[in-house]
Parts: sequence; structure tokens; C-alpha cells
Amino acid sequence: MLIGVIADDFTGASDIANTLAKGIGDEGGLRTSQHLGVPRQDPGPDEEACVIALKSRSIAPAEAVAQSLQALEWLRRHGCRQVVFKYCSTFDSTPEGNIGPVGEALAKALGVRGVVACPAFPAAGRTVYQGHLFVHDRLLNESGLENHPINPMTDADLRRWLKPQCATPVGFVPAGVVSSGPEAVRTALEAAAGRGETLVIVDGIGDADLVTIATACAGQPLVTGGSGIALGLPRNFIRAGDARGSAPQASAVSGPEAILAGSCSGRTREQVEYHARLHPTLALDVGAIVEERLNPEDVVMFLRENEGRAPLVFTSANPAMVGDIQARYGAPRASAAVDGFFGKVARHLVAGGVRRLIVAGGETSGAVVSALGVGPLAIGREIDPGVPVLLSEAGPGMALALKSGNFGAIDFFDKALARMEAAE
Ligand SMILES: Nc1ncnc2c1ncn2[C@@H]1O[C@H](COP(=O)(O)OP(=O)(O)OP(=O)(O)O)[C@@H](O)[C@H]1O
Ligand SMILES: O=C(O)[C@@H](O)C(=O)CO
Repeated sequence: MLIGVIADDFTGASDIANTLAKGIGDEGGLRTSQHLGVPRQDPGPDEEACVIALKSRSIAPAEAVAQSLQALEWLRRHGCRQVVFKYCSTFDSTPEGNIGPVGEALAKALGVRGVVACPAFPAAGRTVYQGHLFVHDRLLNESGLENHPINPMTDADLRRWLKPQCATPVGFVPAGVVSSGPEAVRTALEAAAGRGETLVIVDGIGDADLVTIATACAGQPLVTGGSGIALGLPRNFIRAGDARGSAPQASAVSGPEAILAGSCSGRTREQVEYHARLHPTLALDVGAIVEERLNPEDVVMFLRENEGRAPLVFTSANPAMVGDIQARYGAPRASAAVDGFFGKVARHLVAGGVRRLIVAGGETSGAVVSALGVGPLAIGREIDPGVPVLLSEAGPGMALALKSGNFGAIDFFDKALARMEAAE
């Protein structure tokens, strides 16, 4: 195994799996699979990159550290050459964690300092300049992410945001150094390590910067960041002759379909609204879900009755509506109820023969995929930046798409269903 990724949520895991499987241009990427939780089985003989999807973004820091170290242990046991800690391109975390505690714990276990921390993902509009995170042309804290139901991001200054999460100083490598090339980045990281800095925020404005940073990281035991940080990592191994460069798997899965959206992100709400103009769509009453007055089987019936017409059910709501629900029931109770509900719906759907399933939202995807208990997923073709088709071999086989809240074109849901069916 060349690269092992520890991802802090499920959609984030498929985002970076997509990047590793795709690689750059014609060079191809690595043969990649996505595992849900720390695998119980050994990796397949052909796996060059293994992505372990945890649900550790929003849990207590000590638990996130423990799970991440367990994942690291599995990766090391299977000879993994480079570990990547994948977190959100919008740096979702709180003053307590979990990016700092997990990043530092992995660095300590691997005996390294001067470790890259770069959430940039330019294809999705996330860039880092002078240590500040932008979402398209807005600072992170003015981008809507300051309203996130679980991790409100209220400061775009990544060094300032990360500092209280860390036990050691946070370093910085500015854009000027990155544009000087991989050797300059390597020297800057070594200097940071010398000063005792464990996590080092590195500027990244475009894909070329990310390739420079990845080149500088060749041979480094640990890299951390958003999926963009993985852009140039397969190339290091391909150029060294350790991998041949391969293409993601074609899917060709047809059959009954369903779309579940629990994400309240702005982009998902736009996609839901757009989809509703052309397809059967049902808004779920979140109060009724929390109070257990809504029966999952009724929702399943709606979806099954509308098979072939791309039916969608959603709890996606604007910040004011989410605020009302959270004030009424408490955020953890509301989230647990909604996530659990989607899990039950998904189980019924798959047991009833649904073979193409789209889920919007990281927490929602985690709940759904955990409820389904699917085994390792192969990485199929990209639907939109950061979202591939995922293929499960279990049973008759099925295709999944786990969409991060803010990813995807306006017609993402239709595109994803079509992509799953495409043989090429
Ligand atoms: N109407 C609602 N009111 C309150 N909470 C909700 C509502 N709908 C969904 N939720 C909760 O909000 C959370 C949304 O998080 P989720 O990670 O699924 O989406 P996201 O944050 O948009 O996606 P990502 O993490 O991929 O960016 C979930 O825990 C879900 O249970
Ligand atoms: O990095 C991102 O933005 C996504 O992969 C993600 O993790 C959103 O949950």
C-alpha cells in the first residue's frame, strides 16, 4: 500500500479517494478503495491507496484521536508508505478540535514535525492565501459556513483558528515560498520542524501550488489537508516507478434509485430546489422525526412508488429553520434523530432493491452508509469535482454517491444517476 488516508468524514473520504484514483491528466492515479471505519479485513492485493472513512470530525477530541490512531495502526501494519489525514476544505473544527489534536497525535506517532496543513481545494473554490481560507471570493467566515449546524466557521485565519487546538506551535509557509518550488517548500518545512512546529499552514491558491506542495512531500510519512493536497501525491509514486497509473473503474449500474438529502448547506438547498421542479420530492417534517411521529416506511413507500423518476426526500432547511429545530430539541438530539431516520430509510430501500443511492451531507452519508454496513467501495468516475461514483460489490452490487454539502453542480442529482448508469 502506497498511500493510506485517514478521513474525518464519509463524503470527505470519497472526495480524496476520487483525487487519488484520478491522478493528474493522462498519468492516471492509484488503484484506490474506500473503507467504512477501520477495516477488519486485510487490504486487497491490488490496493495502492486505501481511504479509511471515519466519522470523527465532530466527536469528542479524545475519541477522534483514538479512532485515528487505530486507523494509523492498521495502515502501518499493512506497510503503508505515506499517511494523509484528510479534513474538510472548509477546515470544519472547533477551538477544541479535531484537526489539531488528531494531526498532532498522528505526527507524534510517526515521529515527525513540520507537517503540511493545507485545506485548499481550488476546483471547489477553496484557496489559502496568507494563511487565510477563502471560499470562492469570500473569506471563510463570510461564506455561509459561519452558519454550519455543527461546526460554525467564524474565523478565516487558519493559524489563529488552529492554535487553541494544538499543544505545539503552528507554522506557516506563505505563497511566495510555494511559488519558488518544491525545494523551497521542503526547506521551509524543515525549518518549521526545527522550531518545534508540528502543523504548518501552507498557502495554496491553484492546482499548480498543490502539485508543488505534494512534490515537496515525496517521502514524507505524513501530510494533512483537504482533498487538494492529494492531487500530486500519486505522481510521486508513479514517477518513482512504484505504480503504473490507472483509471477509475467504470460503473454501469442501473436499476431503482433514491436520493436522500440531510445537508443544510446552501449548495444542497439550491440543488434540492432545482431537482424539485422536475422530479417527485418530499420535504420531511424534522419535528415529527425527532418526536418519532414519522414512520420511515412511509418515506420508503414514497420513494419506491416514484422509482424511475429520480425521487428525492430531504430535511435540508435554511439556517433560521435549523435554528428553530435546534432551539426546540437541542442540536445533538435533532441531528441524531435525522441521521438515524435516514439510516433506517436507506436500509429499507436497499433491502427492497434500490441499486443507485445518492446521499447529500457528510454526517448524513456517514449515518446511511454505517446503517447499510457496506464493505469496501471501489472508486468509479467523477460526477463533479470532489464526488465520484462509489461501487459496492456486496449482494447484487450497487452504486452510491456521497455528496459533500457544498459540492456539485445545480443538477447534481440527475448527473449522478446518469453517471452511475454509464458504462464509460
Ligand atoms: N432541518 C434540520 N434541522 C436541524 N438539523 C438538521 C436538519 N436537517 C438536517 N440536520 C442535521 O444537520 C446535519 C447536516 O450535516 P451534514 O454533514 O449531513 O451536511 P453538510 O454539513 O451540509 O455536509 P458536509 O459535512 O459534507 O459539508 C446532520 O447532522 C443532520 O442530521
Ligand atoms: O473537503 C471537503 O470540502 C469535503 O471533502 C468534505 O470533507 C465536506 O464534508
